[in-house]
Amino acid sequence: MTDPISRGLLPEGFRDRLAPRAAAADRLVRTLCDRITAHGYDLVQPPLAEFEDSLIGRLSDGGAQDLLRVIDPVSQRTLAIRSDITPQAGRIAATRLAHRPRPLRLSYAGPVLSVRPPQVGAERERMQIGAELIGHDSVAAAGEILTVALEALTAAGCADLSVDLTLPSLVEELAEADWPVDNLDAVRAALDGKDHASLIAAGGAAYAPLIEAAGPAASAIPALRAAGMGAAFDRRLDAAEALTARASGLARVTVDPTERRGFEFQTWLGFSLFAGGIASEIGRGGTYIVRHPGGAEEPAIGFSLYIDGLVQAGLGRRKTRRIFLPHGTDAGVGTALRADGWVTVAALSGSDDAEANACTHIWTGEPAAL
Ligand SMILES: N[C@@H](Cc1c[nH]c[nH+]1)C(=O)O
Repeated sequence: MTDPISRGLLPEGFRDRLAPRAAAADRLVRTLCDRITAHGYDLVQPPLAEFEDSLIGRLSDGGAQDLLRVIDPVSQRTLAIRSDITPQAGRIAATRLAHRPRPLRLSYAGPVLSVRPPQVGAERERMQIGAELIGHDSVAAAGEILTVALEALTAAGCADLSVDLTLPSLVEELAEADWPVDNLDAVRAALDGKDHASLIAAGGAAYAPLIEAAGPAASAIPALRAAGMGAAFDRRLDAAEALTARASGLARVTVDPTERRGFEFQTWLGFSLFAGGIASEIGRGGTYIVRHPGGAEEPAIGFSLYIDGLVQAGLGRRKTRRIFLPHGTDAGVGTALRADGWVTVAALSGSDDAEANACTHIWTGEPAAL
């Protein structure tokens, strides 16, 4: 029996992407990037690995556990492979581009790697494409970010888009203001589990409408308003309403004000993106804080998209016309065909054939379909 290495086995959560999916993935990345940069988001390319401390300082605790680390023989220090490009964009904004006027619009595309798969069955290496708007986290900024994400996904072929809005810091804000609770952790845990009985037991009955009202924005927002939870809460609902209006025509919107799983570093707003025919989440985003070296803090908002679900759903594929050029065909023929959008495969010898090269056509003095 051959050993796993000679059989070419890969570690769990890693894979090769072959034709035609590799080409589809490449096309999707280009389409998404083009749409994002067309809105003024300049592309940046941070490195795959950084000093561990530098990455950890910008991630939530949960994010830090997710980093794959290696010892660098050159610097003799621990490096970590990025699990998210957003903190790297934040670092760039707070250091090398700190002098640039705000808002600063940055975009990126590259692989990220996490120790544990982010969702059951997901790969550990994923391609992340995103945009970050640094300097603002207003409703206007959120509206722009949401629109850019939805437009890019539509251009990539996604249909039936939906957005789940959440308010990650809402419960803390309410508890600090008008709705104090004795045991905030217990209330948070009950809300995370959408567990009504535990919520009451934890003394958080006032928070029950946050679970009960979750659902499509058109019904959830009026139901949450009717709960009368104060001016600060109503301002958040105004924001959710404005974002729902902004997204209308591009996506369906649902509101789940207490959902915070996966939104460990986001502040007042978080959102998840879904598309018809793709079971898993295809992107997420929200508002957050960028920390500057001197201790200053700057608001920001952004989104990240993950293309694996799109590739699996068959998006990004293009039918290619692939023509076989028999041995001895003049080189100029191939040049002219490629200029005309054909993919050409030139025979290396007289024994090569069109079928083994998966060609759709053969050159017989003109393209002939096979
Ligand atoms: N990078 C975050 C989403 C995000 C982008 N900007 C703000 N939040 C994620 O992938 O979970």
